[in-house]
Amino acid sequence: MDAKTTIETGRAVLGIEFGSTRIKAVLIDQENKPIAQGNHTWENQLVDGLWTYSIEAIWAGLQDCYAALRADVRKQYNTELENLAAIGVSAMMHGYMAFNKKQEILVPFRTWRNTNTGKAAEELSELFAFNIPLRWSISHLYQAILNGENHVKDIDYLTTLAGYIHWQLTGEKVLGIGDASGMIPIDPETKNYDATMVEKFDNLVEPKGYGWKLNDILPKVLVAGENAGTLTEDGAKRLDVSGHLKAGTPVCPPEGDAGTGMTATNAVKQRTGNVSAGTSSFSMIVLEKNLSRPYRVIDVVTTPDGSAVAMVHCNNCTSEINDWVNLFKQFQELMGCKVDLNKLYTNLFEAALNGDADCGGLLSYNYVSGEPVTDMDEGRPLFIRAANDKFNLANFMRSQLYAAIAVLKIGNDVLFKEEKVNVDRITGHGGYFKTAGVGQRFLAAALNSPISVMETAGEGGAWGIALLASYLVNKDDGQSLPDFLDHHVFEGNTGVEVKPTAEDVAGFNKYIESYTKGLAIEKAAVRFKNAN
Ligand SMILES: Nc1ncnc2c1ncn2[C@@H]1O[C@H](COP(=O)(O)OP(=O)(O)O)[C@@H](O)[C@H]1O
Ligand SMILES: O=C(CO)[C@@H](O)[C@@H](O)COP(=O)(O)O
Repeated sequence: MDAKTTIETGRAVLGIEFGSTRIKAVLIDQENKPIAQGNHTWENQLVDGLWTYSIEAIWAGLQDCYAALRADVRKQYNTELENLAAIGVSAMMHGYMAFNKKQEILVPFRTWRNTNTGKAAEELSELFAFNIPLRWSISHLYQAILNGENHVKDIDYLTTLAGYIHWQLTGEKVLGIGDASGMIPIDPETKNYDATMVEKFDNLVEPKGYGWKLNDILPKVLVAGENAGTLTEDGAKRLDVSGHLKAGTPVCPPEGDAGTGMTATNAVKQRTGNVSAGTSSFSMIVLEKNLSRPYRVIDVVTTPDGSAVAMVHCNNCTSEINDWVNLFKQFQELMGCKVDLNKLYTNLFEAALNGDADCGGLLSYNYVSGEPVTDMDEGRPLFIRAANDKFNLANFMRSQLYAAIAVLKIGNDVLFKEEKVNVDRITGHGGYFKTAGVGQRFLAAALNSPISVMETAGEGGAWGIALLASYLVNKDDGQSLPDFLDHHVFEGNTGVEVKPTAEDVAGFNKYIESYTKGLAIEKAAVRFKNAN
């Protein structure tokens, strides 16, 4: 069946992902191949010291992204998008979206990027004997309690960004298990929030006398393929302001971008892994057995079907590269050149390939915000060199690209060297891999492991949630998610693999040695340079 007929007979499936810098929508056909897309660019704001996106920006962004998808459908197929087979919503995970009974947000959305929750995360990690990262929803909630914030008593519902959008589109207060595992830990047996930890938390805050218990305010946990409600009339109008989209479409459990990344790289089975590298970077390896102990640098989350995953998460990845690219753009404008931003990114990324394997001694820290893995509460982006280092564009770009994945390497060394985790295949996706053969080669050097990249590398997440929506309606009876992905989606396609070279590995290790020593310089920068 051609794409136009697929759309006109209501068989297309829609996936929407709220990334940190872009909201992406992708329409797929019955073979799970993308047939149309739309996107919207946005940015987080630092308001009163906390990273946020406003409710207005969330809806304006979603509607603009959907409108761009609709325009693409009209342009490519000269038809209107009215009926869909399934929809899925995914978003950046964690953070804090707390609502009162009137469905009003109580404080601005606190995103995953905030590092103000150190005390809460530390106390909860000890209480639960489980690593609770700063960005998880439970850390945000407990920090608000520790701060004595007045709004806490009024919380009626606490969810993530994906959970919020899903709720507004369907009326259902539910969450996919992967996204839920970034709110509070999941018990792999019950596939629900860990009951012992929930009870410990309720006991901890009992003296405060709030009128709620944790289970009353959290979304219901669902695994991939479970019924999560349908698009309401009101939801359809909020998504498609032109009014063409019809209500009634099943919407799959909303997921986090970790789960959609795993899905889009066929990495939901044990011994498979993937690395997402965009605004933030995070590696995710599906575990064969539990870790021997909790580690502060390893977060345990789940796949969309509930298997345990070890994640190393770094707050900072490409934002600092973007700032430098913007500087080069300004230089081009100054010289009267016409700027093609895509070409500028591609050429600068490719220039890095001509640099020395150790970046000629140059050193960069991309800490736009704090970085928990290396113990930085705040960050100051830095570029450091000695007079005799090999200072040229190739080494400069290479040092920026190494810096973007340096913390990821430090965290993964713990996972592979101390826990001796086994993995057969690691697939990269996200903007860092957009320029073919560059980010991929550097990550292979950093992890000293072959890295695969698929064609969909730049748009993986939106496609991943579209696949989860497709699984909801197109799976065979009783078919598992890994089986559906193997047989209906990937059919043996594992992308293009790049192996690390000995020279690159040695160069990256030398860079990391100097990076680790230089963390004292970064600490001093935080101490002596005001952040405003
Ligand atoms: N040719 C390119 N054009 C635009 N961005 C690029 C390009 N190549 C790499 N990038 C990087 O991709 C990043 C966005 O990656 P993405 O995975 O979409 O991020 P997120 O999901 O966090 O919004 C940008 O910040 C930029 O640094
Ligand atoms: O925190 C997580 C995953 O644990 C992400 O949702 C968060 O880093 C945002 O990811 P992006 O940088 O937008 O891809």
